[in-house]
Amino acid sequence: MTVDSTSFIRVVVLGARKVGKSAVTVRYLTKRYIGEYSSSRDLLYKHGVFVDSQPCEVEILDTSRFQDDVFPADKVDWADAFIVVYSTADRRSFQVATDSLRRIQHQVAGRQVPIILLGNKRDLEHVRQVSVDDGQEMSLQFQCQFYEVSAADSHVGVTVAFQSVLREAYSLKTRRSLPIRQKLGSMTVSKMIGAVFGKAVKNDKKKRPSLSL
Ligand SMILES: Nc1nc2c(ncn2[C@@H]2O[C@H](COP(=O)(O)OP(=O)(O)OP(=O)(O)O)[C@@H](O)[C@H]2O)c(=O)[nH]1
Repeated sequence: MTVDSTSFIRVVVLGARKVGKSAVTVRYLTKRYIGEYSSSRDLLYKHGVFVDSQPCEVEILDTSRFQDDVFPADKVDWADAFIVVYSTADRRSFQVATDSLRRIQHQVAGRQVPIILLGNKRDLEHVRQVSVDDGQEMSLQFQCQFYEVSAADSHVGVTVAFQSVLREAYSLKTRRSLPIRQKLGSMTVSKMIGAVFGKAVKNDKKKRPSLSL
């Protein structure tokens, strides 16, 4: 598979300890669920995939043993996209995810990066500590996508979430690589839309795609 430079996509998977970062990553890559992972270090996976019919090389960094109070700041500049995982059965992991979203946005300082907030372990409904509304509200606040999944139950939701962040990252990279005239052209179109539908939309918090699978 031959790819150009816009088709390299780097994704960092991060979150509190034991939320299922490895489980969702391996689920996406192999479609399998493996209950226990013994790795105690970050793992980098390389993966060839088609995004919008274009061949892409994807690197996924599964940050392991991420200490709840240590944010992997050195990975932020490396990444084209982020998957911030929490467990729906662990309120504290949601707070860690919120803190991570804040830190990512602070560090990227205006650079547009796709982020997915991923609530894992939704199969543990009887011990749920974070509601769907909590997740959705947080994703609205940080203007990111939101999915609730169970790596244990199904590969479908996990796959949809990964594909979605890859598609957004690919689309952003493609737009950045366009000649300036084409970029200005697209701005003119959005200005026209703004003129037709009114300027009120400017400060609206748009609801991003979200899904429970
Ligand atoms: N019930 C349930 N358990 C899960 C799910 N995903 C992962 N687990 C379990 O949660 C535990 C932690 O999963 P890991 O994938 O190792 O979590 P991690 O975030 O990579 O862990 P560290 O890197 O050590 O922080 C394991 O016992 C998994 O079997 C899920 O969707 N449902």
